[in-house]
Amino acid sequence: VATEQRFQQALSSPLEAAFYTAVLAAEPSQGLGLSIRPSACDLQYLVSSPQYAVYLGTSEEGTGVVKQTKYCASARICTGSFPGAPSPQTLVVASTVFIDAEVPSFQVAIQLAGCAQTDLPAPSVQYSEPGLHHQLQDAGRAAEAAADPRKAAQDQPPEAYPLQSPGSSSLLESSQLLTDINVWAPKVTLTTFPNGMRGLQAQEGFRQGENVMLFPWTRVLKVDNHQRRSPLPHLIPDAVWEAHFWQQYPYNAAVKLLHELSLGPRSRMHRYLEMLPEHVDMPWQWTLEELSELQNPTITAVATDQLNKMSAAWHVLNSEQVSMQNVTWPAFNWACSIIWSRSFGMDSLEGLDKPSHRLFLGLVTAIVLGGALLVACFKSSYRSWFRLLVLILTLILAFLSGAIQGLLLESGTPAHYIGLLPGVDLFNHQALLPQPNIYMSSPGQPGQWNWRRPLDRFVRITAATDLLPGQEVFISYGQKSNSDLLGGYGFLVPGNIWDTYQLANFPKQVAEAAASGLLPPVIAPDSPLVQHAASFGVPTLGMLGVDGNDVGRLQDLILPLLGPPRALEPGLAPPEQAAIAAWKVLGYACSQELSEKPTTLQEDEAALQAAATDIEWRFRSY
Ligand SMILES: C[S@@+](CC[C@H](N)C(=O)[O-])C[C@H]1O[C@@H](n2cnc3c(N)ncnc32)[C@H](O)[C@@H]1O
Repeated sequence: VATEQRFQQALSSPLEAAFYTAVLAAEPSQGLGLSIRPSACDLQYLVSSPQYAVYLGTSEEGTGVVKQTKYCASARICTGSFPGAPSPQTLVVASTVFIDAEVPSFQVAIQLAGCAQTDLPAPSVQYSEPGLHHQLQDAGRAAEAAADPRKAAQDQPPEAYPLQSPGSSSLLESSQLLTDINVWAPKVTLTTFPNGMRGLQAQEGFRQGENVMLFPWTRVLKVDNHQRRSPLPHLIPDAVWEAHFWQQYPYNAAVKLLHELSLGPRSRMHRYLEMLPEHVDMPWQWTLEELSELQNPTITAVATDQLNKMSAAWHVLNSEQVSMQNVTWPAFNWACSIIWSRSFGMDSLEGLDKPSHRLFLGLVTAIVLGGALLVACFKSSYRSWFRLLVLILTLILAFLSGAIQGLLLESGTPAHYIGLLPGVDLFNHQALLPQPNIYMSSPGQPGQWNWRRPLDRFVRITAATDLLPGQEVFISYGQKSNSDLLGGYGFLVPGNIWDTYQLANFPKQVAEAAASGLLPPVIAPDSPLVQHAASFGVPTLGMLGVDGNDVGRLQDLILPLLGPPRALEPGLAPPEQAAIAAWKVLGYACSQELSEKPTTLQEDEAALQAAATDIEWRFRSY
């Protein structure tokens, strides 16, 4: 309300020229374009978006290039001016942050002052190009940093949340490290392999089923997704945690990591924190140009979304409600990329979930207690001090039994954690073989951890096959495509057997194929395949071929659409005809997808060769 009032006051001050107030419908992760076309004028602007920061920019007619940008932090009214422009330009407004789907709109009022032209047309609101939005954000941030020296100073690693942990550069590998961080793994060491990648190496052979590593789960740095209350209430109040961080991966765990880092040598994880990589090459840190070189809209969309959400979380961390000072943008970036690239999701059952376990423990407690009491009361031949001792012991046991009962009451409460498992996060990902050479805590699936408190004290990593001395020991991060690996961990694996590509434009491609008469002749040209394609979902192609379910579904779709019997190839049953047609439709979609790419594979490879030294650092991986 306060912001609203200030805003109204500002707007009611005498103005020389027209001003416009627009209530803009905000789409999650979208930029907004305000089509006002002032020519040769100064723009003054006032922006009120109580929750969200916005950037304003001008884009020159026709070029789509953002020229001037100004940043306006959330909950503030900003003023400034854009220099006069020789030609008409579009004013672009972009929200810098992810706008929650629950927020239908936010207010942006723009006052145009000093314009030569007073009868400016009413603004029409349209969504700007996502690319423009990205550009605007980049330029806005740069302008923001340049305009505000305090901001530039803030970008230096502050004392409270140091970016570079002491000693990290000298600690690339160490045979001692796993012992130092309290992980039991006597037969593996941290090594940098000839390909430049740091990982775990077997020093001795392993037999199938042998334990490779035992991780004491008390050493985990975790956040419980079921817990709405703040894990750091003195820094982040419960209400703020619940509204902005609860279940918000990776920001919730990133905050815990930054806090742990701020403890310095007092942290029980100090040695581990020292060896974390200083940089993880996550795509949301790339420029728009770099992203577009990938020619992969999925990655661009993921990177944009991640950046927007991170920006929103960072704004909250720097708001007055939070007492974690000096969380700079680089520090928060770093913490998020560490969580993204190294954390695990873990399911745990607190207490004992099986009734038989509970019954067994209950019986043991009853027998021990009952036996002790019997001895104390009926063996009158014992001396009184002995009887007293037995009674005290019985009371202690009763107390322990209460604790056990407490645990039993907790039984079966599921918890889902995300967290860092120091040491376990040193295993690299195996994506060239269908099976990793080790398993994580059985019976968990690769990438999935299940354990049961208090029965399992350790997370176990066991050899799935015999391992030879000298071999790198991998786990599997899951059956992830290169897009998923790049978006989620900042690396990809050439030859990844789980790699897939999504034909996101499938309906459009089928429609184009139909319009140009390219559909297989067995499908009638006027068949409703095009309409059906729109509801089909996104077909996936992969290193292992086309997703069998997609082909099956496409085949089922095509079967009733087949043309008259004479169009069918003789000797083939309709289901076979439908199967052939399904493959042909997919073939058309694939070739059209490729033809829409701005460069060929050969050109991409040539560009890669040419840039070899410039991008060499990207291949050095921690
Ligand atoms: C959980 S950590 C693994 C340990 C890491 N190599 C280290 O030394 O700290 C995940 C990071 O390791 C690297 N990585 C893991 N598996 C990889 C692979 N198969 N190829 C390339 N880099 C990989 C990536 O940088 C990824 O972000």
